[in-house]
Amino acid sequence: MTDPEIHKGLAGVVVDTTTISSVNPQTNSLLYRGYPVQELAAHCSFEEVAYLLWHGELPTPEQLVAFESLERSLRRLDDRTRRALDDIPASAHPMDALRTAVSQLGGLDATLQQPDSILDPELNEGRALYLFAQLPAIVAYIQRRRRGLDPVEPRDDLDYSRNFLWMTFGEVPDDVVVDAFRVSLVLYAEHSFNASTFTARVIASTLSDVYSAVTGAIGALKGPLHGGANEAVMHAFEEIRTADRAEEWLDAALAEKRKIMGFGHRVYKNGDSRVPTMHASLVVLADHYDRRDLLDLYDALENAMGERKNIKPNLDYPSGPAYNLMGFDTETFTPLFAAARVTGWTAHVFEQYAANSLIRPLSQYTGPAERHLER
Ligand SMILES: CC(=O)SCCNC(=O)CCNC(=O)[C@H](O)C(C)(C)COP(=O)(O)OP(=O)(O)OC[C@H]1O[C@@H](n2cnc3c(N)ncnc32)[C@H](O)[C@@H]1OP(=O)(O)O
Ligand SMILES: O=C([O-])CC(=O)C(=O)O
Repeated sequence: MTDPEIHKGLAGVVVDTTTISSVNPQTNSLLYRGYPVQELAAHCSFEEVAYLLWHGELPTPEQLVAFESLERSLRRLDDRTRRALDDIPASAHPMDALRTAVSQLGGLDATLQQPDSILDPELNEGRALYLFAQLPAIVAYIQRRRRGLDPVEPRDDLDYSRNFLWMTFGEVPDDVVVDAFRVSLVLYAEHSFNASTFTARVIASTLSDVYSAVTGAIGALKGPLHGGANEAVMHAFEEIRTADRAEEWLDAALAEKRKIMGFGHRVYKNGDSRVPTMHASLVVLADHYDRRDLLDLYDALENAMGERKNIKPNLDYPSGPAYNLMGFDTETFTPLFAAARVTGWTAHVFEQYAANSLIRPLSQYTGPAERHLER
């Protein structure tokens, strides 16, 4: 018998079709429902992008007004969610707190108690919108609690991005900051069958519910080989400190066989299509906050990594320092990614439900040959 071909990490394996996004490393493009992500980042609100991912088309002006007003009505945290978050030590990682809160939202959704409601498309659209509206409030609550600050109530006169920043910082920053934040959310929203989205699809494929799928996806996103890298980039910058130390730091890290966070990608091997757009926002922020030193460090590490390994940055590389300049705690960077990606995760859960096949691959057994108990 010939050994089966093993696709470790499922690298290069096409497991299903999707109509949600297309990642093309040859043309270095990323399309959401056919639209280049750069165009969406330049012209669309995050609410429009969420609508597009869920519905396949951008909203009409009337549809957008209705969608925005529904989202604004769902922003307030339930006291039970606050209590669940308060029960977790403030020193716990924000991704752990976020995962717990989302799991609890599932338990609080009484409609899930009817087993035939789990796959109901209309109810699921409402659940996805609820998660979309709640995640900013949860993330803001976590960051403020870490800082010993009282929560800030949402404002329904503000769009999604402004309200997110308002709830986190208690003020709405300048438009250039809001815009950089919005751009990051649009760029993070969706990326085909990445590890966290695939996790969500695996969970959905068992016909489990949308909250379970999102809870699992948050767990997958936390790891530093995936979403946890935006936080890890900032930790590396803190270790390096100044641009002139970047080469020495990198050589030592590579000698220790460390992975350099924010570099490399499973699909893009010649650069991540989103990096130029996020880098442009980072430059605007660095000018705004007069932090040229951070850009110098960014460039120095990127150049050194290019020279030593010819490995290019991924989206987490510019996003990490951008979130730092906006004032977020480093540990909340990955929860920001989750708040954006919940749009893509839920779009994929719906696609999985609509044409489901249980996801269950095979493995080749390499353990001991059959043996028997000696008793
Ligand atoms: C938004 C996102 O989630 S994007 C991904 C965010 N993650 C990171 O930034 C973490 C750092 N990057 C990595 O660990 C990897 O590039 C991954 C996991 C993202 C992709 O990995 P894979 O496609 O599996 O490639 P793989 O890890 O096999 O790398 C191929 C080679 O490049 C090297 N390499 C790839 N990325 C890096 C890196 N960031 N630092 C150092 N070496 C790297 C590997 O060591 C390997 O070298 P080898 O062939 O000598 O063993
Ligand atoms: O696609 C991937 O493997 C990682 C990811 O989520 C992204 O790059 O946004």
